[in-house]
Amino acid sequence: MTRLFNDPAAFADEMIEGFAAASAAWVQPVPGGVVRSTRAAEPTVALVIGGGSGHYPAFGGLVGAGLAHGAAMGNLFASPSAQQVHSVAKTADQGRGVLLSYGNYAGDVLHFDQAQARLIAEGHDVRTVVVTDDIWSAPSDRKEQRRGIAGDLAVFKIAGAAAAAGYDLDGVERVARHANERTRSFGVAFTGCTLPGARAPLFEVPPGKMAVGLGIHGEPGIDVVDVPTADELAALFVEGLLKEAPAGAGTRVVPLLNGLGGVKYEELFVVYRAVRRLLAERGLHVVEPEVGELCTSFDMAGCSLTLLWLDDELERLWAAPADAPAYRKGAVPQQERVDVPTQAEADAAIASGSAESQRTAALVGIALDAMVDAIDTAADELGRLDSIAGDGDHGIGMRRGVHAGRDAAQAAIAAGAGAGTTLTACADAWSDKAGGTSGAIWAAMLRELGASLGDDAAPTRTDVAQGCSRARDAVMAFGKAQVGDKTMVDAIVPFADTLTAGVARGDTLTEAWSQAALAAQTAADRTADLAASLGRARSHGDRSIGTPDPGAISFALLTRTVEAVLTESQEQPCSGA
Ligand SMILES: Nc1ncnc2c1ncn2[C@@H]1O[C@H](COP(=O)(O)OP(=O)(O)O)[C@@H](O)[C@H]1O
Ligand SMILES: O=C(COP(=O)(O)O)[C@@H](O)CO
Repeated sequence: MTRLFNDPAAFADEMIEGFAAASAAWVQPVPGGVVRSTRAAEPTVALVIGGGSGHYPAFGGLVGAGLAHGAAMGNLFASPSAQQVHSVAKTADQGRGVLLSYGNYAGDVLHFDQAQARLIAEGHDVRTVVVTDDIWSAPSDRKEQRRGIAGDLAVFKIAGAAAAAGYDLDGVERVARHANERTRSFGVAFTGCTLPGARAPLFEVPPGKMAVGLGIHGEPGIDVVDVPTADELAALFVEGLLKEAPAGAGTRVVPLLNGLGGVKYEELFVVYRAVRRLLAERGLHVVEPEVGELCTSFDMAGCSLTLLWLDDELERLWAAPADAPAYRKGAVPQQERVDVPTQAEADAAIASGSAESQRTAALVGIALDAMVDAIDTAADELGRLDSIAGDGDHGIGMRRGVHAGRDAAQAAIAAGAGAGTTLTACADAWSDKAGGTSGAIWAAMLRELGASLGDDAAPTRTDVAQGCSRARDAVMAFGKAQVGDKTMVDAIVPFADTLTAGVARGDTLTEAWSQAALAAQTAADRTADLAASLGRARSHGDRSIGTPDPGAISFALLTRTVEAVLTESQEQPCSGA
């Protein structure tokens, strides 16, 4: 149970504020996360890490000399937004390039990739290495699909040490990739975890049982067994990981025995005692192990064992000194304290729209108010749906996104924006505050709709239909989901197609939209019959059958909400053909 919080929606922001205040010797807050408050004598490649909150010391606790230069810190169990990653990486870059590194989750990949593209367009040299250490999250012939868990630390430590040693960006990327290839983790859990303010745990492990291979957000593993003794657990870990040993990996290994939040250090030491003995019996030599909390999952009782197989270069980098709020080793060279300018990105000037476009923008504002009310009402249910096959944060993410989007849109409308600029402002704020997969997807849709409506002429119903078709195409190109994968796309495609067909037939926008919203709802409901194959729910396989996809359900809800606004509108909206 997470007991101490104020407003649950503000938990991540308040946590980050407190963390930065308590860790000022190492980090300073910047928009989107934290960067180092110290600087080495010479500029180096910058290592920027990140992920959702709820996993401390991942990720902010690993920012400091010899480790990361910055961390983008997202909402609870939700990836940071592209804006957050961009802000942190831009601030951290010392002119020698940036390596982005994070655990392999759908939302993180979408947002980090967007940030990387933007940074490259601005002239930064940026590479990415995703961490894929969790052996139970995909079979060995699809290693690239595996999740990142406590092995994050192994990869970050190697990359950070290489940067500190003066490697160029090619070199830092190379060793980080090499470390990831030689890192394997195996996790177990005895209980679920409860997000702040939630009435029930995100998932449960039956009393007296242990979930084997369960991920750090409750993603299912491979088995549920009786809780073993500490020695039996150590044997399970060691045998499981050694079966997955990288080819030609040698005999020198770093074990990381990680507590996931609700297991005592003392219990971990009892397990470690047997881990060490078993590794020695298998002819492996242990190098500088770690036992403790390295990547947690709120109050989840569980632990994981990671093995990093060393070669000479990796061993030298693993042994190098580091000094971060939650990870210290050896003595780092004296660092200069710096005060990084932390100005938020300047708000883009709002261009005035034509009077006709401003009228459409006002209608967009009314629709967004209604969308806020709809999501506020549905948030708990969306969270419940997401907790069956996902990480339970869909309601939280949608609330953060739609509130921020509405507020930004209202500010744009007050500044005289047309419909296009209003929707773009909404998209940027939605993605920034929500993070996660749905934040990236909703932002992509709103941007495309805004581009179709523009700021000049009064948008026609064809403009709206084209905007929705562009949104559909953008989401499918960006997230790579097809109809039938059990995602929002299952509702977006019939919505956009039905709207386009209705408008082409000569229906009014309201008539065509009503048909389209009905098609979206029907398709969203039917996702209950499917097994998820993409996004976080992918790893839940058949467990998602019987429950509709939360993103499809929230999409359908919002299209029905807009339908009500169009129906109640005094004049026929977008009446031109
Ligand atoms: N590749 C994808 N394309 C489109 N939608 C996706 C994709 N992957 C996941 N989704 C949608 O995102 C929803 C989850 O949103 P959110 O709760 O923000 O995700 P997460 O916390 O998993 O990042 C899913 O229910 C699904 O509808
Ligand atoms: O949950 C996390 C991010 O993944 P999403 O795909 O956005 O849910 C996070 O905790 C790990 O970065």
